[in-house]
Amino acid sequence: MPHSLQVKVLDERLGGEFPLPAYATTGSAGLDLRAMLAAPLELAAGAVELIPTGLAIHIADPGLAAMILPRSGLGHQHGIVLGNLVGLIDSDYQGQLMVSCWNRSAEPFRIEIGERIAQLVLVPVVHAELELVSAFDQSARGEGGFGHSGRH
Ligand SMILES: O=c1ccn([C@H]2C[C@H](O)[C@@H](COP(=O)(O)OP(=O)(O)OP(=O)(O)O)O2)c(=O)[nH]1
Ligand SMILES: [Mg+2]
Repeated sequence: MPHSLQVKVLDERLGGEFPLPAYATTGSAGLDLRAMLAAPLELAAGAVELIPTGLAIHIADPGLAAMILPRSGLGHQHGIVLGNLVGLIDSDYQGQLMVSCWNRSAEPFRIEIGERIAQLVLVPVVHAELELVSAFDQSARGEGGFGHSGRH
């Protein structure tokens, strides 16, 4: 069951020259975000740039957030990932969605105007109420972590 999401189009090329974000298939988890650039951008090897998407969303519900994630093809084949690894969009954020594009490859990459550069996923959020304690009930793992359970 889709959840309604308020969206403001900040770049008039979206919905005209370039389609508005849409789920590619009924099972798609993400909405692709486009690079709404004034001109194509040559991203040098190792460079990072903040790219406007031409869209703002207001999630409004504190029980939800959105995540900006890389597109697998761009990330794996061209090394185009996110400078912040994952973008987290707060439910009260109303500004333009921005994508930090990082070329982690050894080759320059040209981002075209309107190219789909990342994807937006709506996710549930549970707010914690901090309960201060001096000791935890014993668990099977205890304090063991960081490879404690072995490799195989
Ligand atoms: O890839 C991203 C990450 C964040 N944002 C926007 C939405 C988010 O709600 C806001 C703040 O992000 P975050 O809390 O991750 O950054 P911060 O460095 O903690 O900034 P702030 O002090 O504004 O919370 O920036 C984006 O547009 N794209
Ligand atoms: Mg923050």
